[in-house]
Amino acid sequence: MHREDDDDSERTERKGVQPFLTSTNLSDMSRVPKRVFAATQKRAASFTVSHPGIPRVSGPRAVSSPSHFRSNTPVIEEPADSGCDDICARVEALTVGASKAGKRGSRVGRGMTSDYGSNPFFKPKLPASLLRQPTTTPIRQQQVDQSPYRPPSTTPRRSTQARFVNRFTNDRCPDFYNERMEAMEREFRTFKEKMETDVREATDYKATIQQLQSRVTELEAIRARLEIVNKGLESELDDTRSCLKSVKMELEMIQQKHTFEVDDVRRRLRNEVEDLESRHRKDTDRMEREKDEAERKIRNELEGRIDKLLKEHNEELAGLRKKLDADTEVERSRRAQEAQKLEDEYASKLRAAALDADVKQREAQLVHGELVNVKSELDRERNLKAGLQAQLTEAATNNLGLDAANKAMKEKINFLESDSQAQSEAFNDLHRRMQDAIEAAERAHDKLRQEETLRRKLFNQVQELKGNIRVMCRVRPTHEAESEPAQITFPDNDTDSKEVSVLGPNKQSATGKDVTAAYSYAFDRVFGPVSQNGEVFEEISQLVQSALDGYNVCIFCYGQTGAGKTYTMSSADGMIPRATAQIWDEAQRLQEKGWRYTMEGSFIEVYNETYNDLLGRSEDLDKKKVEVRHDAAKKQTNLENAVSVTLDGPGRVEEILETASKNRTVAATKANMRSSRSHSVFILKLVGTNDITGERSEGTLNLVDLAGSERLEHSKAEGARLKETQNINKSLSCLGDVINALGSAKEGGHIPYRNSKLTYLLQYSLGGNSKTLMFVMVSPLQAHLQETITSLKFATKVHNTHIGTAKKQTKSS
Ligand SMILES: Nc1ncnc2c1ncn2[C@@H]1O[C@H](COP(=O)(O)OP(=O)(O)OP(=O)(O)O)[C@@H](O)[C@H]1O
Repeated sequence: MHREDDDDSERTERKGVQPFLTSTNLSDMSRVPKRVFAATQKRAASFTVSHPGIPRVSGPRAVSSPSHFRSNTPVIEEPADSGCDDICARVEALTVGASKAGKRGSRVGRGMTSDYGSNPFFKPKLPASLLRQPTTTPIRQQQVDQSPYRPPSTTPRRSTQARFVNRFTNDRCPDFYNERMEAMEREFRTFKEKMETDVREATDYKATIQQLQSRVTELEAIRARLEIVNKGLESELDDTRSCLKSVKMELEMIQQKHTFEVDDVRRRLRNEVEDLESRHRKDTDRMEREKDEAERKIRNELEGRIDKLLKEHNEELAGLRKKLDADTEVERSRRAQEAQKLEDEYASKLRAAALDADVKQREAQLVHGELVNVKSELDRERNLKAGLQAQLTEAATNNLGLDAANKAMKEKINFLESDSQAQSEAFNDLHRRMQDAIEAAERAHDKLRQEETLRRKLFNQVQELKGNIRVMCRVRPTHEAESEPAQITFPDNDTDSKEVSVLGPNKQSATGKDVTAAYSYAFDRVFGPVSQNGEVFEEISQLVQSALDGYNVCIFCYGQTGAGKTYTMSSADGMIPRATAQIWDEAQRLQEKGWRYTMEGSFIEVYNETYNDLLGRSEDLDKKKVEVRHDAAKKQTNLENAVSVTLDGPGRVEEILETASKNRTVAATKANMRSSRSHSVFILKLVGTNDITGERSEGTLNLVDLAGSERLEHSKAEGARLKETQNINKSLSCLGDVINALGSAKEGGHIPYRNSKLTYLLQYSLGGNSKTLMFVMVSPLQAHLQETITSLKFATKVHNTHIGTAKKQTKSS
């Protein structure tokens, strides 16, 4: 900048000189003979200093001149003037300053930044005093006025004497130079006016410069202040930075410490929960045993007592019966004696009557009439005998009735008189004890109910501590027809197996050696080839239980085709039948605790990004559109145009699986290996209500058999198969994305459920309010090694995801 300014000023200086030269019109002068031009220049040099009041110019002086101008006239030495140099300098400075000012002024005028404005260190070369006093005008006036070339001579010396070429010679100027000098005078006047204008401009410019300088000074002061402030801020910034660094280090230390502590607390809590669980289990068992024992005792006691009472009663009854029989016998003999007596009486009467008849027969003739009377008397007596016999029969009947009444009376008397008090006391005691037993049983039930609630809570706490997404691995056995198994080992097989190690494919190292890397993967549980479905189910049974407790549960089977997904999920003893059987049994058990459950099952297939109903009619497959609707308020998924079967017995699930399998087989004829190329989702909705506590729970169990996970380049698919594979890859990668987003998203963050039909269907069963378990199925064959490693890597990624705490969907009605 400065250099530019310097150059500029230099140039300006040169230019400042230029107007003078231009005004002397060198081009014109070039037309003048050289000799004449030199003389004119000298003349020009001399006229500026010829006025007595103006000091002489002390510039270089020409000493040469053409000799033919020399005359004999004596040379008059013009007086040397000491102020001349000064004046010259002033004029030169004015010229330079004016031209600069003109230039700068014009720049400023055109809206450009002046040099003074931009450069606070700029010092105008022109002295201020010079710029302030425009003294040049009178001087020049005088110069012009006092010019020796003016015709009327005011100075007798000049008017009378011929002009000299210079002061060192006596050469006189010829007269014909006057015209030329006048022209120069005119040019000089023009130049002078220009100079005056320039000087005025320079004055204005100086005022502007002063303003700008003061502004520059102010700005300098501000800049200095700002620099101080800036330095202060920088030092503060440094302090803050160092402070921040130390805080960060402290924070990291605290975080580390906190992580350790949290792990400790978690471990401790887990141990405590496990202790509590086992203690609770023992307590429950003990209480059950005690309850059974108490019930058995009470039952035995009551039975003994009842047996004893019955025995006593039977004995009493036998005594009474014996007594009654004896009494009846006595009464019968008495009655018989009475009847005999009556008969005897009658017989004696009859004999007396016959004697009388004999007497009377003899007297018959005598008393014939008397005989008729006797006959009538006999008839009467016969009637009397019939009457007496009827009376006897009636007496016997009465006797029987009396016997029964007697027996009843005796029983009553016996009951009332003999044991009535003791019996009623025994009954009262029995009743009281029974009431006590019922109350104890009620209390035991209440306690059991509370224990059940506590168990559910503790179990779900354990589940939460274990994390809401769990991953287990299962390696299927090698079939007889298969050869070349891969080298898969289970390092911690003797304990709870949680690790699987796979020997990778052979690779060549940089040095050309054959290298085989071993890959190890850890999961929540690893099942080897010898494991059975029952063993696998044991691990997930508690998760299945959660669905009854009101959670949404999702269990996936992931892996390449033929790795054992369907065997694990839908075979006769697979997870689906076992889970439904457990839910059924548990729902029955919970009935005594007041719970009533309704269970509805659906089976949906996701094939080529469309939903199919596996429980519908096989001819509707790929034709009837199943729609999935979400109720965002209730966080529920509803299926339209899909059959839902009420599970009203444990055998129902077999029917469901059979129908689904039949439909898949029918579909398989349309597109080969349909089951491997589609996802199947068994959905069991469980709604429970508790009449005692007023609780209500809604849970869903989703058991998902995913399509084969082999990659596109491996399947070498084309056409429809290519489309299938693309859809499978898309939906599986969307599932990974959703799990990943659930693991990393903050609450309310976006989860891409809508990116595939599978994740859309499972929207409310994947995520914060649900529990997820993924089985990664592994083929044991060397040929599938690459796919095995890919599957295990995917599963590890899922295993490393932590999804937020699940919430139970329980309502109090
Ligand atoms: N744990 C196991 N024990 C015994 N046999 C098994 C086991 N796992 C799988 N198999 C057998 O391996 C074969 C392939 O299993 P499966 O059909 O379940 O595989 P998949 O992964 O479901 O394949 P796809 O994707 O085609 O449905 C079947 O014959 C099955 O009976």
